[in-house]
Amino acid sequence: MANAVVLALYIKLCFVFFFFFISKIIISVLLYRRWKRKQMVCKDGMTVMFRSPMMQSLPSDAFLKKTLKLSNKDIIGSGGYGTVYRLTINESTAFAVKRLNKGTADRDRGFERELEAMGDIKHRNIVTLHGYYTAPHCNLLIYELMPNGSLDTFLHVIMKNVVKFLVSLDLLKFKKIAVGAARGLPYLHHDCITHIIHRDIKSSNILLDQNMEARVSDFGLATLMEPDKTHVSTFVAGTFGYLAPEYFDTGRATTKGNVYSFGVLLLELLTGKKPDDEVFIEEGSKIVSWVKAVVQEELYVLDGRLENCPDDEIDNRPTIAEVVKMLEKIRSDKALTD
Ligand SMILES: Nc1ncnc2c1ncn2[C@@H]1O[C@H](COP(=O)(O)OP(=O)(O)OP(=O)(O)O)[C@@H](O)[C@H]1O
Repeated sequence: MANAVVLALYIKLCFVFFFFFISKIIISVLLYRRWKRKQMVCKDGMTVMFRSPMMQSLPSDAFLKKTLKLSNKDIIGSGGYGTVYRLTINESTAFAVKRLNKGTADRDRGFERELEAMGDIKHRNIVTLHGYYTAPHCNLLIYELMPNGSLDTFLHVIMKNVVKFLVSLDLLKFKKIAVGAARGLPYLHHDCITHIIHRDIKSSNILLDQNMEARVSDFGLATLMEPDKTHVSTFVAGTFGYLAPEYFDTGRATTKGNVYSFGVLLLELLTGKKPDDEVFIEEGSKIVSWVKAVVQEELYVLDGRLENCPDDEIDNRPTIAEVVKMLEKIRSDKALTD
């Protein structure tokens, strides 16, 4: 009798181990096939490189080979729409490649928007798009690489532990970053013949070059607007905490909506707090009202109408060209007293 129980237990254990190993093997095969598919899906595509002396000097097949070999170890960031890789060509040349998986109309539209908006843009405060690659299952956007990453990482990771946040940032980089980020926008709003409304101005979309000069990036939500129009009616998209109230309520995208987002970005720079910081969520407030109520003294840096960038009333907000002028004035006034 005892032997039969032991035998039954033994058989049960054998089954358990058998199924355990079989399931491990099946999972490994599935994972391997998924990984292999990921490696393959970007093949059979077409590369388009925009004309620039830098790009013309690169052999395109070598470039493509390196692009197709990008793997997880090359990842430098990721967002809701894709993954960004560092593509190193040689010791002196590297790019940032954003991979957008196809599949949803939303993602495909983001790729088209990015090309429509960025194809012709050349401005020192806007990240340059060098080209793109399109294949049946994925799209790649090839940008200039920004060695100092995003403003979001700079503020909330690198500067996080600096005790006197504003003082340190003021001394270090505040004015330069704020002026640089602002300067790209009048070009989009007024100088481009079909005006461009970015719709997603936020700290992770401001990148920092080797000299800590700020550049606007990520045109996946950008909307084109004819010069004789005042707004474009669109679906509401963007990032919580940065959206202008009238845009959120009506879906009307305007250049002043970007000014609101830029105003929120300025407050983020001044306070070191993200618009979705738990302090605001706990208190049921927003960064805009919180700054006004709690840290009045921080506002000394904001001159005159600059304080009105994130005003709830659209007509009270300055234009982005006025914002640039005010920031440049602060920069030069302060430079005299530094
Ligand atoms: N040209 C670039 N050079 C260096 N780093 C970059 C570049 N473009 C993007 N990155 C990095 O990749 C991260 C992800 O960028 P991405 O635009 O995909 O997403 P996001 O803006 O952070 O989020 P979402 O797209 O969801 O709004 C950025 O935050 C930045 O750190």
